[in-house]
Amino acid sequence: MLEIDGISKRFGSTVALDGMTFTVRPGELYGFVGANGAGKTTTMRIALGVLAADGGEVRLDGRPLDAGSRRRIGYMPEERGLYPRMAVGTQLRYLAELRGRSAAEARAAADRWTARLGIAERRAEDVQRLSLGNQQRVQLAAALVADPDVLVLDEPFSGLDPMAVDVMSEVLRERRDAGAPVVFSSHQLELVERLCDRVGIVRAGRLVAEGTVAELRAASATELVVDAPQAATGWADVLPGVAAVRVTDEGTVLTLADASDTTLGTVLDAARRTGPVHEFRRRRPTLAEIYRDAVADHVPDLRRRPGAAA
Ligand SMILES: Nc1ncnc2c1ncn2[C@@H]1O[C@H](COP(=O)(O)OP(=O)(O)OP(=O)(O)O)[C@@H](O)[C@H]1O
Repeated sequence: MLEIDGISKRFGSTVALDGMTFTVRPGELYGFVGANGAGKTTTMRIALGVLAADGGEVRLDGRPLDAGSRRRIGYMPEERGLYPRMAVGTQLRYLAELRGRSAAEARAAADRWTARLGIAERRAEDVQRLSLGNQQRVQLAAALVADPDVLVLDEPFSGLDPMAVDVMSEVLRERRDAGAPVVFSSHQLELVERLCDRVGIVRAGRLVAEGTVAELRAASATELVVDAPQAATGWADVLPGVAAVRVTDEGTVLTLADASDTTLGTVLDAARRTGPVHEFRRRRPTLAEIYRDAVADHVPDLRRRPGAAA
């Protein structure tokens, strides 16, 4: 289990982390999402000891991280850290040996991971000659080659083609299924939604929402989609229990102040009074929508203005 507990970090007057706290459990794939500059990379670098925190603690299996336990973590840094002029296979063997593997183990692991990640035929090539996506596969192989207990990956999916996304997803799931805590940052929220067991949303150096996607959905306001083709504009604007109304491609979307049976009944009755009702359903917000709500500052949200088009 990897615990990030109350980490703070400043760079001059910039507060990069402000009490960052979350836990990645064994056998859990944890998605770490947030705007540019929110503090994801800084958190990961501190977790790996590349950077010192001003306060707080990182623990692995209940014990503060030290040089020894850091070797149990496979890390994929955002600024990819490979030696450009070293051959892929040599580099992977070197990294495995650096982490205590024998020459034979290192060779076997380098061969296994390059094959698994579809870069076996590149083993003899210098890293700098590979395409960016293939360099990224080597970077993942570098994180995995010493068979780490934990994986910490900074934007592992950025720049990958769809096939490589599939391979990367499969490998992360495998490690999760083998019981490893796996955390990765990403701006690809659909991917995070599909892949992750839990998601942490970070804003300005702290976690502002966390949970499974289902939990995050349950915590967000209930929305209803109503398609009542004969309804006049504004038909739902003043209904009790309705906080906001917007018109989208899906129909009229109502954000409810409460999702009680009374409110649902009131809305349905009002819709029926306008004529036929072709659709009446709850709308599940996507992770991208939950994310936007969580990171939105306290500025007026135009999407939520009654009658505003989406
Ligand atoms: N070495 C540094 N010197 C000064 N400021 C830094 C340094 N590293 C990070 N910061 C600042 O700390 C804050 C957090 O940056 P960080 O790179 O952790 O964000 P991030 O969430 O990873 O962003 P992105 O999604 O763009 O990768 C930002 O304001 C950034 O400018």
